[in-house]
Amino acid sequence: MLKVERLDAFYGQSHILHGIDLSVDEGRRTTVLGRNGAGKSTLLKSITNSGPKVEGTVAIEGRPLGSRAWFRRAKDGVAFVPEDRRIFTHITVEENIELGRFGASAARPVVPAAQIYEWFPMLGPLRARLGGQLSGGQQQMLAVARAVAARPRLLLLDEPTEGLAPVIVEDLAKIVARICDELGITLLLVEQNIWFGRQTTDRVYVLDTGSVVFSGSWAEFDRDETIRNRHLALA
Ligand SMILES: Nc1ncnc2c1ncn2[C@@H]1O[C@H](COP(=O)(O)OP(=O)(O)OP(=O)(O)O)[C@@H](O)[C@H]1O
Repeated sequence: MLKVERLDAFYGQSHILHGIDLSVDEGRRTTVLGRNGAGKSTLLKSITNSGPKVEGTVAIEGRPLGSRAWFRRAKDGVAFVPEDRRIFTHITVEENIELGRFGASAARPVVPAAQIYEWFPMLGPLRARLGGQLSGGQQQMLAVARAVAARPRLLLLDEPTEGLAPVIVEDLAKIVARICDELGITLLLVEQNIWFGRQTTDRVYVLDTGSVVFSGSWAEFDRDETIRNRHLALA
């Protein structure tokens, strides 16, 4: 479904990603782990063409994505929740979700509002509230709700748990896993929260200073002490 080949990324003269090869099969879910500054966000920005200068190829179902702006990729069934969430602060929760429907098509009709509020029960009572009046956790829920409103085929999540209380992280893990199951979404998640990755995905990549140093199942990850000690600095 998603295939990244020999991807290099640059910010000006800084060479951030080095020859990344990564693939996620249709309907599968993958986490990319890495320490601060490893290049996780740069990877998602490279896939979505929303920042760095990129060399190499990013293809969905064999079709290279080319240089189209990331928000236009919604029409290709690609939804991206960046680290800063990009909630529109001066419109309501309901209107934020409505904007997410932009990427829908005949093949991928919008998800009815009632379904969104069933997945995200905490958003229902807030539907008339302005985006800027939500807590961080509520904003993250809204960002994911908006991203799935057009039934994406590929969902890219950049550190969705950052700054969230543990109870919200648990809720979000259940919700993300459920939506991916029900819609058959292919997920690429970038995280530092290993627990969240385990709950929502079945494969894992580890990035260190812009290179892939591991890829495999979570069971293989657990067996590989070098990866945990040297590349993630976990005890
Ligand atoms: N706009 C930019 N201009 C120049 N360098 C950048 C820019 N954005 C990120 N970098 C650098 O690229 C490297 C990778 O950053 P990136 O944000 O991709 O890491 P990350 O793994 O997502 O880290 P974090 O978990 O802290 O968000 C870092 O050295 C960072 O300083």
